[in-house]
Amino acid sequence: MTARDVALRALVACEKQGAWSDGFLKKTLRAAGLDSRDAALATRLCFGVLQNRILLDHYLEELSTVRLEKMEPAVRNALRLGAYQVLFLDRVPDHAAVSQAVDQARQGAKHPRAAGLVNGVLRALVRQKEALEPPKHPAIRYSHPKWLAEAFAARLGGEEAAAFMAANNGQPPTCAQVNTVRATAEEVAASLRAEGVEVELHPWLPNCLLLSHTGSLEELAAFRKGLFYIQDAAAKLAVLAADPKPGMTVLDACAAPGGKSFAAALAMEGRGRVVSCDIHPHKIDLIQAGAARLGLDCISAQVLNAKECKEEYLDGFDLVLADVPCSGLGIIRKKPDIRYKDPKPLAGLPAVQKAILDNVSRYVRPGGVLLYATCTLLERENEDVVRDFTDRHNDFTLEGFQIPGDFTGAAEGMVTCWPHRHGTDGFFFAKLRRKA
Ligand SMILES: C[S@@+](CC[C@H](N)C(=O)[O-])C[C@H]1O[C@@H](n2cnc3c(N)ncnc32)[C@H](O)[C@@H]1O
Repeated sequence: MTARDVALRALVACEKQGAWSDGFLKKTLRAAGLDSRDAALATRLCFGVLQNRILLDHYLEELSTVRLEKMEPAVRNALRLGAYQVLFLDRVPDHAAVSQAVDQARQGAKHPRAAGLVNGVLRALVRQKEALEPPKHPAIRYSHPKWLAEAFAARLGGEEAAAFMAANNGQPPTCAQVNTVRATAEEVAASLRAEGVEVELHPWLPNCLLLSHTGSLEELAAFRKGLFYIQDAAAKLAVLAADPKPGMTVLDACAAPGGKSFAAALAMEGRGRVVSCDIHPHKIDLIQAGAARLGLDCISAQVLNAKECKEEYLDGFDLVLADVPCSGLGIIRKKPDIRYKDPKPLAGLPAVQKAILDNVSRYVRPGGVLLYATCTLLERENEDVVRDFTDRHNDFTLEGFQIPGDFTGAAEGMVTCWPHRHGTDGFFFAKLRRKA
């Protein structure tokens, strides 16, 4: 299978089965046995199409005699792949992009005229590409569904919402958090550089390295020795805001794959107890494997539903982390297909988040801390959930905190991180203190 075939399969699966692009893509890449160059091309093609799907469809609809929604999925996505290469990738000659898309349509379509259609539409696109007017509406220009573009325009204003959507289509940095129990940032950087990785120190977050040209991360000596783990700066900040200290007992109520637990255990210098829970039994292995690789034996993982009360945990923890399931709209840079999620089921998330918060708040000891976090940017899942909680729980109040970087809201206890403002994932966290 070629890089383009892998990308096509992932795009069709993503559309048909609602499969996550990165998970499905990784599996298909592994099965296809592509070398690292082709794997990178397949990833770029797949992400590029998802990041620009509405824009590509806008141009293609104008040139095609058949509506895109009437086409077979393999044909529609072969067209998008061809158009993406023609419009966005300089290194692929237009004629090669067109002929590969035509071949894909010929192989993947039942309809005998599909290949001819793809050929005609893409040739017309090549002829007209210099004259194409970028669409005025930012939702189309940056390929965000209308409801989402409108929600962000209402919150940020039109100009900033456009900058946010543009940032969502940018390349996220690979942030490595140093395992400070085992090594210093300088030692980890030196080990990575010795293996050809480009390393920069994060501009404002200590013990965080920005990596590029990593190849397969899992094969790096520093990774195998457990000297770092991958976590966005914003996710790390959330834990720093909660301020875990050596010797504390911490409950991470929605923990898999374990990033916040690792950050807490490191802030605790490996001393104390971190109980990492998740509702899905198959995810417990991920937490355990990560903790074992990093040598963080203060972490123990278990299956637990954060909505159901476990009596023996009542009043039992200095710190409870509630990094709840959410719509994930802050991590569109990493999962470009998240934007195409059906918005209807997302409306039910605040009820789940409130139920989790209500339950796990009871595990905080008097005087302890409850940290609420999401990787989304919708107020109804963030500020609204926190306000609803404090309205109903007089024994909890928002507490200000100090974190690295320049974030408004820290002094009041609630921070939103934005990709276009801070270069981080979109993320929200609030620190609540229980009365002693
Ligand atoms: C945002 S992710 C957590 C990410 C994790 N804290 C980290 O930093 O790596 C949310 C997690 O909550 C888990 N989850 C969803 N519903 C849950 C529930 N009722 N109880 C416990 N865990 C739940 C999901 O399986 C998922 O792993």
